[in-house]
Amino acid sequence: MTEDDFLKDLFSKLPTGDSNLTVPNGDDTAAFRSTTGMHTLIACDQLIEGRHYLSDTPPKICGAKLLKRNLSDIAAMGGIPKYAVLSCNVNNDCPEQWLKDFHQGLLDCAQQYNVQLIGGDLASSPGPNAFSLTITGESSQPIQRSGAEDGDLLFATGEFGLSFPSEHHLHFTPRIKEGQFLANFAKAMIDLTDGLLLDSQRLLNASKQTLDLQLFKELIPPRSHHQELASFQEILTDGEDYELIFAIPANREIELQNSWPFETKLSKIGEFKKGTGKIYDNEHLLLDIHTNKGFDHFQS
Ligand SMILES: Nc1ncnc2c1ncn2[C@@H]1O[C@H](COP(=O)(O)OP(=O)(O)OP(=O)(O)O)[C@@H](O)[C@H]1O
Ligand SMILES: Cc1ncc(C[n+]2csc(CCOP(=O)(O)O)c2C)c(N)n1
Ligand SMILES: [Mg+2]
Repeated sequence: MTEDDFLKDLFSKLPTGDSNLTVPNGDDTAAFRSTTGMHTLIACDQLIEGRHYLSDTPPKICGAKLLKRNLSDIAAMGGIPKYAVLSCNVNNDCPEQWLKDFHQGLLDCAQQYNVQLIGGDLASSPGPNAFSLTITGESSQPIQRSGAEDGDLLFATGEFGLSFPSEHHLHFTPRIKEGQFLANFAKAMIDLTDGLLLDSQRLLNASKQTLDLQLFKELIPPRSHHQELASFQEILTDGEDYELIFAIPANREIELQNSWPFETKLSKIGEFKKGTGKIYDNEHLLLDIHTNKGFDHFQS
C-alpha cells in the first residue's frame, strides 16, 4: 500500500459538512473560521511505544489514548475540543493493519468527543512507534494554572495512583464535561499526568510561589486494583491519573458541591495559604518533590 492509498482510505472515514472547516483534509493546510468572541486553544502531546504503551497494547486503544491525553489538556482549560492533526512515525516493520486500527481507535474516540481529524503526516523509521497529536479547542474563558490565592480550596475529580497496573492509563475518561462546568468555578486548574505532587507544584509555581498548599491526606481518594488501595506515595507520584485539580474560593464550596451534576467523584483535597511554594500534608510534614519524585521524561 502507498501513503496515498492509506490516506485515501482514511479520508473516506472522516466526517464532512462542518461549515466552519473551510479547507478540509487533503490540502497543504486545513483551514477553519474561528468563532468570534472565543479563545482558540492549541496543544500537543505524544504517544511513544515502550513509554506510554507496551508493544502488545491493542492498536485501537493506543489511538484512543493519544487523543484522550490531548483532550485532558483541553479539559484542564475548561475548553471545547474542535480539531486535531496527527503525526505518525511508525517502525518499518509495523503491520499496515496495526496502523489502520490505531487510526480507527482514534477516529471512534474523535467521534465520541466531537473532534475532527483535519490533517497529519506519515513517516517510518527503524525506531519505536511515535505519534504526536495537535489539538485545538475553544473557550470563552480559559482557566490557567495561575490564579490560586490565599484561602482558596483545592478540589479534585476522580481517584489517584496505580494507573499503570490497573490500566487506567489506557481506559480513562478525559474530564471534558467536568472541565467546562468548572470554568464557572475554578480560579486555577491543571490536569494530572505526572503525579499529584509534581502537578500541584506546577499549580503553585504558576502563582509565583507566593502560596503553600496543605494537602488533606485522608481526603484524597485512592484508586484500588486487585483489592489493594493506592498508598499515599502512589497517590502522589504514580502519574497518568488524567484527573483535574483546581482552586476555588472557599465561599463557593457549598455551591460547587450542591450543583455538581456528574457521577465523577469530587473531593476537597487541600487548601492554599500564604507561603513560598511548599506542599505539606495535614500533619505539617513537608512533601518534597525531590524526595517524592513524580514522572519526569528526562530522569527516567
Ligand atoms: N518543545 C517544546 N517547545 C515549546 N514549548 C513546549 C515544549 N515542550 C513543552 N512545552 C510547553 O511547556 C508547557 C509544559 O509542557 P508539558 O508537556 O509538561 O505540559 P502538559 O502537556 O500539560 O503535560 P504532559 O505532557 O505531562 O501531559 C506547555 O505549555 C507546553 O506547551
Ligand atoms: C510502557 C509504559 N511505561 C510506563 C508508563 C507510565 N508513564 C509513562 S509516561 C508517564 C507520565 C506522563 O507522561 P507525559 O509527561 O508524557 O504526559 C507515566 C506515569 C506507561 N504508561 N507505559
Ligand atoms: Mg505535554
